Amino acid sequence: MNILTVKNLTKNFGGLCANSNVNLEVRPQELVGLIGPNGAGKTTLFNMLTGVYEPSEGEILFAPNGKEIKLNGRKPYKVTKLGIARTFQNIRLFTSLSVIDNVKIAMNKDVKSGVISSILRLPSHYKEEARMEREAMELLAIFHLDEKADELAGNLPYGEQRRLEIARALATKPKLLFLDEPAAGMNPQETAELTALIKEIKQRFQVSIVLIEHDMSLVMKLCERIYVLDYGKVIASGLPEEIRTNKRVIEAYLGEEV
Ligand SMILES: Nc1ncnc2c1ncn2[C@@H]1O[C@H](COP(=O)(O)OP(=O)(O)OP(=O)(O)O)[C@@H](O)[C@H]1O
Repeated sequence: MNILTVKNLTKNFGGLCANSNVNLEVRPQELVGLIGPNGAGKTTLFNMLTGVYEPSEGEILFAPNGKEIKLNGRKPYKVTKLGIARTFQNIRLFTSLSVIDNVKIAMNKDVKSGVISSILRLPSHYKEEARMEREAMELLAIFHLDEKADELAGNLPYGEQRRLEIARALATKPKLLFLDEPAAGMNPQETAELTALIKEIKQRFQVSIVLIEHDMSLVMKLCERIYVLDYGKVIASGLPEEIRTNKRVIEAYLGEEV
């Protein structure tokens, strides 16, 4: 069974159709790429899949535990609770909080001790704090950010902020992760490191990943399947090799074979 099934998804903004009859499938632990020219509707699609926008038409079915749940109309925090996390094209960290606090805040959906135990400082509160601290440090170590745990997130170099965003998304323990242009603004060395890191994340966390990316070296190296959007419609889908040589995709987006 697919972890995500999108059927005929459409989003209209007034007279503008940002997504039109999009069909898309993601299998468990699959790494899927979503590419296309600027304004093709990629981020709008992510916004519908994560509850930011309500679809005008169509269906979003998510099956985190082998049973399909319809996501249409659910608020973003509910979608997160069900097991979907994302990063944004423009980094959205709490820049005046420490690196580790950024991760711990994201873990909050998972907190087991209640408000009362926290206010009364009961032992369960401290136990919970220690667990979160330990898990957050483990996560930061994977992203090579553990030595910067106490620095302000806003003081990290750009590439590290992007990595922290992914760590934060993973802190919610998702089954499905959406990455919106994770390599944007990175140099080739950082992009190569990120490519390896995304591969490792998929293995280690057994998570399905859908990523929007303009860096074709990353997309072609990493993605198992690719969907191509143009003017809000899926114009092609398939294996990287098929997409790379697809005439329509070359015309609409790639320009020349990559
Ligand atoms: N909230 C909104 N209100 C009106 N129009 C919108 C809104 N959000 C997106 N659009 C429009 O929908 C279309 C698709 O935009 P979208 O941001 O999804 O494209 P994209 O493929 O993610 O582009 P990019 O690669 O530049 O990020 C664009 O024409 C955009 O102007």
